[in-house]
Amino acid sequence: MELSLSTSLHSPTTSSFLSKTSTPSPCIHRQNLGSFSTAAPNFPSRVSLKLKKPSVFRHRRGILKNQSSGEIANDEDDGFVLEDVPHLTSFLPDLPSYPNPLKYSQAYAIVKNTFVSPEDVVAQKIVVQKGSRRGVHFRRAGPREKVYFKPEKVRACIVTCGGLCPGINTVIREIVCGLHNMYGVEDVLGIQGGYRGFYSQNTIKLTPKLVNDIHKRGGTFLQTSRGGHDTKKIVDNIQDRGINQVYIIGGDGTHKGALAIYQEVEKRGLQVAVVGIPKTIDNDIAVIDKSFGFDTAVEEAQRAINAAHVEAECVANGVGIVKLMGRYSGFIAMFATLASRDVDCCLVPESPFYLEGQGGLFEYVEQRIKENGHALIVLAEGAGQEYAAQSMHAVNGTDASGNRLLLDVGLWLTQEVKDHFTNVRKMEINLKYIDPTYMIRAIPSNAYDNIYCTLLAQSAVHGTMAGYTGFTVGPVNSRHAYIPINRVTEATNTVKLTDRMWARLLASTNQPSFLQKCEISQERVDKETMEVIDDMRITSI
Ligand SMILES: Nc1ncnc2c1ncn2[C@@H]1O[C@H](COP(=O)(O)OP(=O)(O)O)[C@@H](O)[C@H]1O
Ligand SMILES: O=P(O)(O)OC[C@H]1O[C@](O)(COP(=O)(O)O)[C@@H](O)[C@@H]1O
Ligand SMILES: [Mg+2]
Repeated sequence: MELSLSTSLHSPTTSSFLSKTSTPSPCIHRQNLGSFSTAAPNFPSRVSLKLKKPSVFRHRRGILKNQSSGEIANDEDDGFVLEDVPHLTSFLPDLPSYPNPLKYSQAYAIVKNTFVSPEDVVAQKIVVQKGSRRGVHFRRAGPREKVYFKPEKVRACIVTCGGLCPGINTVIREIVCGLHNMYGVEDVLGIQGGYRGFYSQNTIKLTPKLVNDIHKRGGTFLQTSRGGHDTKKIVDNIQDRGINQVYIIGGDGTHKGALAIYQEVEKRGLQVAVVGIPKTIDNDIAVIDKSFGFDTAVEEAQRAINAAHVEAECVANGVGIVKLMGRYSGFIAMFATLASRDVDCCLVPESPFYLEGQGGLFEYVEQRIKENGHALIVLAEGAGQEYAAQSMHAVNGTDASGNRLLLDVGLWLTQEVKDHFTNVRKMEINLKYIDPTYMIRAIPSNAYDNIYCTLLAQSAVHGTMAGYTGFTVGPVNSRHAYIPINRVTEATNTVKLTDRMWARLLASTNQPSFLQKCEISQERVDKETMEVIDDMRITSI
């Protein structure tokens, strides 16, 4: 990835990140370059970056490339890159700041470091080699010494979009309570029914009392929806209602919408902080370690897998098939399989498979029945879609958000297995198909996810109060960070067949790798290799 960078420093602040300043460059094209500036403490008051990949905002210590001369000033070139998030002062430079009320909080009175140092960053890669470049970093999440909102002037709103996921209610609760308890913010509105709720429904006033118990319930207290994202109408409503902090809980689609809202807010020059809290049961959000609710879902999936195992074990030639969620990524199926140890075969969207012939699924299931008396298959809903489409009536539609509608591969596989053993192998099998897909996401979050959701909500609250905007929150190598939204919309997280985790799964189930016939497409290998190379480049620029 080629990267050119220009800096224009208004004030001579001392920055330990950018140790060398360059002459202000005239060629800064804000609107189409995705450039931004930040006035966060200890950073230059204005740093604009021009990138080949437009929407990544990076500060680099060491190499500063002057766009007009092409000259490279090389100083302390240790390859440090900060992928920063926007700050309200980048488009509202005169915004006043105030001392953080946490300073006077009894709860934080004896905390050693109440406030996160502006120089604290979180490394994207923690496995490094001696002498390797420092690589990409994100701002560390947490309370800042100064806030850019007076608590009594804050009017926040919360909206939940996309599919359900355990823990959404905990995030809602903790945003309301965090704003109230830590910052004394009392005006919090609930937008009902997803993005369209901004312009088609009434809001509800959210108080700590109202949300006190909601973390014990599944679903979302605010209701959700797909589709209905109309940036202009949403921002008109934000403006009309006098909202100045927008908390958006949702997945990749929701974050694309959040980015559009942030960009429109900036265009209009509004003092409105926009933050996303990543939600998806599929765990397919890039950069962050894991999405909330995933742990709960994997745990709940055990109940379905155990039931299928018991059913299969207790009859002659028992076969169990369990379908789990996972549209484009098979993390739930993979982790549920690894946790269970009873599963004989796990099928995920990332790994093609085939049924007939040597090395195929039928042969393996028959072998397991003969060896063990039964066989258990777990499959992600997105697995084998193209394969199933060959014999099923294809659904060529999308949902209201534009997500592709899937064929029911669970039903398809059940039928195929039955037909094969009954008609081809003339073998009697006892097959039970369990589809717990919605059951694993419509439950309250477990203890681990509850705590995780609390941290996410508090990180979001601290970030918006500190004036950051256009960002999302999440743990990167276990430390919570502020991540530019585009980082979670540009790529999705998928199971890497070339990673050791997938090898662990294959080793634990002993299933065929299906490599004989459906070799992993060259395209996939190329893509995964490119990702690795890209990572190495980022580390080495
Ligand atoms: N490219 C996009 N631009 C703006 N809004 C989007 C975009 N994609 C999806 N959305 C909106 O985000 C919301 C949730 O998206 P969806 O894909 O259903 O769920 P998720 O956020 O969980 O991926 C919907 O209201 C949808 O209209
Ligand atoms: O039936 P629905 O509500 O569209 O949800 C189904 C989809 O929602 C998910 O659980 C999660 O999707 P999102 O992350 O986009 O919300 C997928 O695994 C699944 O395909
Ligand atoms: Mg999605």
